[in-house]
Amino acid sequence: MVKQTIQIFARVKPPARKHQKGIYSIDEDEKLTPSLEILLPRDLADGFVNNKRESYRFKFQRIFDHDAKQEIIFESIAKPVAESVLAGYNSTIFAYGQTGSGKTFTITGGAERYSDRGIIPRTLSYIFEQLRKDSSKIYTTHISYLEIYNECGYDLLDPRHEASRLEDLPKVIILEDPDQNIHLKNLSLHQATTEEEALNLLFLGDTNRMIAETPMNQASTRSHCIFTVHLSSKEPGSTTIRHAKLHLVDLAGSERVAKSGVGGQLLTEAKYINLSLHYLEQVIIALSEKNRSHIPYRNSMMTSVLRDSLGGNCMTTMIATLSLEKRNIEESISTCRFAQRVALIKNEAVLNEEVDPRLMIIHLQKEVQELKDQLAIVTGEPSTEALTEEELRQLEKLITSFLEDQDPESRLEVGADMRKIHHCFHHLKKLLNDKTILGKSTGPCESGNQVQQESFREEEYRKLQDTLEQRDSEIYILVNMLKKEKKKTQDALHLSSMDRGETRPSQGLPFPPGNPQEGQRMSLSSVPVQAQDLGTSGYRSHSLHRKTGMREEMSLGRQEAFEIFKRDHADSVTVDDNKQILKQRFSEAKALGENINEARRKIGRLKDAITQRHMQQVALGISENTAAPLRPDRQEEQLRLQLEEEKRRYKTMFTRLKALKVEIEHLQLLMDKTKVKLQKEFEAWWAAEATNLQAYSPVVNPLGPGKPSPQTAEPQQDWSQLLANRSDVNSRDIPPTPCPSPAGQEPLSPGAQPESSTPERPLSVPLTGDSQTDSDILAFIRARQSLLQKKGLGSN
Ligand SMILES: Nc1ncnc2c1ncn2[C@@H]1O[C@H](COP(=O)(O)OP(=O)(O)OP(=O)(O)O)[C@@H](O)[C@H]1O
Repeated sequence: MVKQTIQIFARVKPPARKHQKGIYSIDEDEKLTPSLEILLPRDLADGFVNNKRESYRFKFQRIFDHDAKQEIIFESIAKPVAESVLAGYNSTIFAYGQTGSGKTFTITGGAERYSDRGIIPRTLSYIFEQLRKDSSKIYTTHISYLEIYNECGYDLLDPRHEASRLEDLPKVIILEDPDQNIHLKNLSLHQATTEEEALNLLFLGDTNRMIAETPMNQASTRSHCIFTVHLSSKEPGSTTIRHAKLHLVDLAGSERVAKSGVGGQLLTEAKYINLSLHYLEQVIIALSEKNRSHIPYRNSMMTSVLRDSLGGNCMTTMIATLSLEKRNIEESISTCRFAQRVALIKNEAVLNEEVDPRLMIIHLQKEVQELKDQLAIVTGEPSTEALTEEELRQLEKLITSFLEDQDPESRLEVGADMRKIHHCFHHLKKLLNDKTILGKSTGPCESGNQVQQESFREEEYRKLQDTLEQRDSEIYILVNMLKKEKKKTQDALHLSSMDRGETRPSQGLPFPPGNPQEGQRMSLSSVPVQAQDLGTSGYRSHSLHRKTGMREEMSLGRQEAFEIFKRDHADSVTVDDNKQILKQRFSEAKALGENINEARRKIGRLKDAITQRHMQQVALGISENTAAPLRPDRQEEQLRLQLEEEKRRYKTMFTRLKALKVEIEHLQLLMDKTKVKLQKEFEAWWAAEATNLQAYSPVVNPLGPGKPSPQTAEPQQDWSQLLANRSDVNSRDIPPTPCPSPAGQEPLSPGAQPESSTPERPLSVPLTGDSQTDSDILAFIRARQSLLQKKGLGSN
C-alpha cells in the first residue's frame, strides 16, 4: 500500500499581452517547497474579499511559469503518474481552473502544433513504449472517454452513433454494487493494442465532443471530460491479473456564476457546473477534515465517478491552471485556495489484483488429478478406468521426445498415475522388440536395398520440398498482386471522397522495410487510409470521414460557398501551416527512407565482404597448412568497424523515421479535427443564412409543389444572371447557362430582394420546387452576397 497526499502543481498561462505588468512572483527556493505569491494591485485591494491584504502566498509541489513547455509538464507531472499505473496503481490527473486558463491545453493539448500535444497523447506514447519493452508480462489496454454535461454522462466513443447533438450519444448511468463500487453502465471500453489505436480513440472522442457541442458552449468548455486508460497485466502462467486505471480529467471552468453574468441556457449550465464543482469542493473539504465519517460523493455524477481518485485507492495529482491577469485575480486566488485544501487529502493506493477464475479452475483441476493419482498409489487402489485416446497419444509423444533427447539426465515425467506408468513400459517394450526383430531380419542384401530405398525417399522428399517452395512463391506473388489491386481500388475510392486538392500524401509514405519485422509493421500501419477493419486507424478514418462526409452531398453552389468560407476562416492558416509541415515531414521521411534502404544495402555488402575475407583467410590457412592466423586480419577488422558504424547510422535513421511517423499521424488527426470543425461552423452559418433569407423571402410555395406560387408573376430571370451582375472574381465559378426549371414545375421567385442587393432590381430565381434544394440555392445567393460584402467586393 502506498500512502500519499494528493500532489498539487500550478501552471501559469502565458499572458494575452506580452510585457504585462506582473501580478505574481514565484519563489522556487522556499525550503524546497516552491510558493506562488499573488500580488493584489492597490486599486483592487480595497474591498477585496473583505480584507486589505496585498499579497497571497500559496505552496505547490512545483510551479510552472508561463514559458513552461508541454514536454516539461509531461516529464515532471505525468511521467511519474504513468509509472505508477504501469506498476499497477490507480492514478488520476485532473486540471482545475477558470475558463480559458489552459486545462484542455494541458490535458489534451493545443489544436495546432505537434509540439503542443498535451498530457494524454504523451502519456499514451510513454505507456505503449514501456509495454513494448517489457516482455515479462502480458498487457491489455482499454480506453474509455466520458463526458459529463449538466449532470448527465455521455459515452464519447460509442461507435454505433453518429452524434450531431450530445443527446444522440449513449447516456452513461452510474450503478453502485453492495460493496459501494461504482460501475458505469453504457460506457464502452475499446481495446487499444498500439499507441496509434489509442490516439485514434482520443481524436474520435474529441471530435464527437466538438460536434456535439451546443452553440452556447462553443466559447468555453462547459462539461467535464474523463479519458481513462484501463491497463491489465499478467505474468505468463500466473492466475493473478493486475488492474490499474488512469483517469485524465479535464474539468469545466471553475468561474462563479455571479461574475460571469450569464442567463438562460448558459445560466443553467453554469449552475450545473458550479454545483458539481461545489460538490467537488464539499468532498474535498470533508476529506481534508479529520474524523469526518460521511463524504458526500453521491451528490454529483463527477464526484461519484472520481470517488476512488479522491480519498480512496488512487494516486492523485491536481494541476491548478492559472490565468494570472488583473481581471482574473479573484478566480486565481480561489483556484489556489482550492488546491491548498486538496493538498491535505491523503490517499491509500493498493495494488488491484484478482485471480482469473478460468485459469484458477484449470489449475485446480490439474492439482486434483495429481492428488488423486498419488492417493491411488498410496492406497494401492489404482484407477481402473482406461486411458483415453488423447492421453495415450500424449504419452507416446512424451516417450518419443524422451528417446530422442541426447541428454543422459533427461527424465520421463508422467506423474503418479499407475496406468500411465504401465503404458510407458508397455510401449517401450514394444519399441525394443520391433527394433530387435528388424535388426535380426536385416541381411546384407536387404540392407543394400534399404540404403537404396532411403536415397530414393530422400530424392522424393527433396522434389516435394522444391514443389512446395515453388507453390509458396506463387502464392506469395498472387497475394502481393491481390494486395496491390486492393490498394489501388481503395486509393481510388478514398481519393474520390477526399477534398479537392487536399489529398493526403500518406499514400506515398516511404517507410522502408527496415528491419524485416519492424519495417513491415510500420509500413502497414503507416497508411491509415488503407485500413479496412473497424478497429483503430481504419476506424478513425472511417469515423472521422463519416463526420466530414457531409460535403459529399453538397450542391455545387454550397461547395463553392464552403471553399470561400474555408479560405477566409481563421483556422485556414493553421491548416495551411500544418499542410506545409506535413509536406516537409513527408519529404524528410522519403529522404530518410531512401537513406535507410541505402544503409541496408551497404550493411549487406559489408557482411558479404567480411564473409568472403574470412573464407579467404581460412583457405589461405589450409593451403599453407597453418592454424588460424595469429595476428588479427587488419582488413577484416576494418570491415567490421565499418559495419558497426553503418548499423549505428541505420538505427539512428530508423528511430527518427519512427518518430516522424507518429508526428505525421498526429498532424493528420489534427487536420481532420480542424476540417470537422470548419464544416460544422460552415453548416451552422449556412443554415443561419438560409433562415434569414427565408424569413423575409418565402421560398416554399405555400400551395405545395407543382402549384404556381403567387410570387411567380415576376418575370423569370436566371439566378446565375443575378450573380453575373456582381462584377467579382468569383463569378467565374457560376454556371454560365441558365438552369432550366424541371418540367411541370413553376419557377418560384423569392419575391423580395435580399437586404444586400439593389432594391430597384427585383430578383427572380428559377427554383426546383424541392424545398431543401430551393433553400440551398437561395442560401447560396445570400451567402455569396454577404461573403462578397465582407471582402469589400459586393457590387452595387
Ligand atoms: N500554456 C499555454 N501555452 C500556450 N497557449 C495556451 C496555454 N494555456 C492555454 N493556452 C491557450 O489558451 C486558450 C484557452 O485554453 P484552454 O482551452 O486550454 O482553456 P480551458 O481552461 O480548457 O478553458 P475551458 O474551461 O473553457 O475549457 C487556448 O487557445 C489555448 O491554446
